[in-house]
Amino acid sequence: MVEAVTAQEMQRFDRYTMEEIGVPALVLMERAAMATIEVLAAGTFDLANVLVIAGLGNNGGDGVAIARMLIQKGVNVDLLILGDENRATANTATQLKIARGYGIHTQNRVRDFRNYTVIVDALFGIGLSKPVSSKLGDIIKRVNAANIPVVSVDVPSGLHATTGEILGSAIRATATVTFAYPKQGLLQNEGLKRAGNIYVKDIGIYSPEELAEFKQEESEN
Ligand SMILES: NC(=O)C1=CN([C@@H]2O[C@H](COP(=O)(O)OP(=O)(O)OC[C@H]3O[C@@H](n4cnc5c(N)ncnc54)[C@H](O)[C@@H]3O)[C@@H](O)[C@H]2O)[C@H](O)CC1
Ligand SMILES: [K+]
Repeated sequence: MVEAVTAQEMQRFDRYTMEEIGVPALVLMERAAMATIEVLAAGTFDLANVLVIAGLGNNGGDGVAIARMLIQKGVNVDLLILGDENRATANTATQLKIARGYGIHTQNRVRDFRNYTVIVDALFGIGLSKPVSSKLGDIIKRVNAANIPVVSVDVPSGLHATTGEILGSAIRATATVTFAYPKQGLLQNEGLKRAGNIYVKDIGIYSPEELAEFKQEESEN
């Protein structure tokens, strides 16, 4: 099993991949979305009626890309955006622009989460740093109470990606699709009970150590 990383380590690897190697963040988002869809479409989940819950950070951007790609595959998807879009990160704003450019509609509320066959949780990822607001906490509680299978993107929302502690309220996931490396928060404390089945997906982000090994092997070829 690959070494689990902290949120800070993951953010450092993300930055190195984007700034030193030159992979644009949007490309990483597209790869994250495709990796999540691989798990969603592998047969365990019923995709008859999908809800994607997207926040305003880059985790939400992953969710918007997932919704767009599923819709373009003919899947029935509702895309719920939580929060004031003016506060969205640049990448998530771009994902929303792209989705709308393809004619995809978004919504800001859901009457009953039990109407769906699977819920994709892209509210918060490794950037969650403070307790979620009571409004978002209530929505997380309603999602958990609906007892619908939930696939969390990178980290179950509300869970601290390093400590595995609950920051106010946290999603109980059926499965978590986490990128590059397992996050320490998925393997300890509440993370153990809330991450569900963990799928670690390669999206082209590697630690400096792994990169050094790869370069070493390349130089020997
Ligand atoms: N960075 C990359 O190269 C990639 C990131 N991916 C995905 O992005 C998330 C990490 O995104 P980030 O923007 O850092 O934050 P999050 O989306 O995890 O959410 C936090 C977000 O919300 C703000 N925030 C923090 N605490 C709260 C709170 N309690 N209430 C409201 N808002 C809060 C914070 O400022 C952030 O903006 C990572 O998990 C991946 O899913 C790509 O997938 C891959 C490349
Ligand atoms: K999430």
